[in-house]
Amino acid sequence: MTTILTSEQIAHKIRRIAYQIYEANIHQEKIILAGIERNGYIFAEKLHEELSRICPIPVILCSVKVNKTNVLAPVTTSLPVEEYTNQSVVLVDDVLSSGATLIYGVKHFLEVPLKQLKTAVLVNRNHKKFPIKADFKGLSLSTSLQEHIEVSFEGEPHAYLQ
Ligand SMILES: O=P(O)(O)OC[C@H]1O[C@H](OP(=O)(O)OP(=O)(O)O)[C@H](O)[C@@H]1O
Repeated sequence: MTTILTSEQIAHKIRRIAYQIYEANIHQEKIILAGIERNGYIFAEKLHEELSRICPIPVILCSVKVNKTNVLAPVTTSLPVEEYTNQSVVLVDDVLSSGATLIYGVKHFLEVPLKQLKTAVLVNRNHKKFPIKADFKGLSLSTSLQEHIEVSFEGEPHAYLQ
């Protein structure tokens, strides 16, 4: 098991991504921060905390459920659709690997008109099978397919490769 991000590095990435999100939304009235369950939502909570400190624009947290074993199953969100229609949305996950989870999450949000849709991930891998990229990323990493990346936000947050 190799640590790829320490808790201090994760805190730094969160701060940087929060500033990038703020900058990309500077003219928006509201930001919807939609985190994919489970770890993507925890990451979104941490971005929300940081954004609340630096950004005067209201930031609304939303949790998103994508069925990762059956991406065609309906995606659900904690916010009713009217709350994010015509808004600026940032879809957040912890790891981007094949891209399946993120692209099906994006697909869900594209079913209504939006002002803007951006994506953010903490760790970006190099095994994409879908045409999706993250607009904001903490760490980009070349890994072999056999390697697995895990992010843990419990206790001292860290990301590791095994
Ligand atoms: O780009 P993809 O290939 O779709 O992979 C990315 C997804 O994989 C991980 O979830 P995991 O499958 O480990 O499930 P988890 O929600 O139990 O962490 C991670 O949290 C992402 O959501």
